[in-house]
Amino acid sequence: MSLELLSSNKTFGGWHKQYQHVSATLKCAMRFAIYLPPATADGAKVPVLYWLSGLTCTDENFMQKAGAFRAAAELGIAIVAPDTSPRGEGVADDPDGAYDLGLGAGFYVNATQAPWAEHYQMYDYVLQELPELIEQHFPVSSQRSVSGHSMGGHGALVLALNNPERFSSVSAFSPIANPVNCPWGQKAFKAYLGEDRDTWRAYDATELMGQGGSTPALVDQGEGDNFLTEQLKPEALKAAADKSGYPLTLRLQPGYDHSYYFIASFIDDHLRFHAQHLHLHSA
Ligand SMILES: N[C@@H](CCC(=O)N[C@@H](CS)C(=O)NCC(=O)O)C(=O)O
Repeated sequence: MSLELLSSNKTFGGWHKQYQHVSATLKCAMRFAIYLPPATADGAKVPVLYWLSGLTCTDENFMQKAGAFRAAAELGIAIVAPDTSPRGEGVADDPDGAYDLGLGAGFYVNATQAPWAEHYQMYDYVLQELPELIEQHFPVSSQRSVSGHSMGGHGALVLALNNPERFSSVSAFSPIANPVNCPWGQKAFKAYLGEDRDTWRAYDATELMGQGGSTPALVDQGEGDNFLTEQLKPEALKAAADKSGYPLTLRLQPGYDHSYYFIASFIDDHLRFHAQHLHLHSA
């Protein structure tokens, strides 16, 4: 698997780099960004936090707006940010160009329905192909954690809950916590997975958290978020965790909205949370 370097910038003693590669899973060229902390300059292998972004995003939003580099550099954590959908000529998009389906809105599922199934296999891409690529080409260990925002918060929770052996910890900002019961999730799952709602459940964090588990989870939700009531539903996630005894920490943050201003305010807490679990496991 070959990588093409697109950009490279030194920051906080480490390096932010963007790459392109041809994805066998998604059958198209994909871009991702990686932050390599200063510790990697000495050849040290560091753990990786995978960051999954929300609707309309690319690999760039988090890297440019979250302010995560200082803490990642200090803690010795690499961060990898993939794109949010397959892209390019021949990749299906919503016929009306809607922002919440198709390009920029892959929802981290493996689509089973035409015309999406050909390229929209973001679950397998993020779970398998991308970590394999990262672990083959960069000075990183196989210790992984996952975090994300909104649609990416949903993706992070679902990946970690379904694959506890692959992630030491999971966190999310404003996740779409119960997609089977909100308009964004229902629209996407119907298109990508079809009418049979039984197939949706493996991609619903509330459903999965209700089944129990032990991967430490931290969720931050702004109380001033416009999408809170209709789309995000953290209260459903909390109720499922309480029922199953799942170790979820849900923090409601007064006044914060859905934007990267919110994420930037608490990203250091998330990095420290992951560092604690990553380093415990790799010790
Ligand atoms: N465009 C949509 C919402 C899109 C949106 O809020 N996207 C979030 C993730 S769900 C985001 O991170 N946007 C890009 C950014 O803020 O950099 C709307 O206006 O209703």
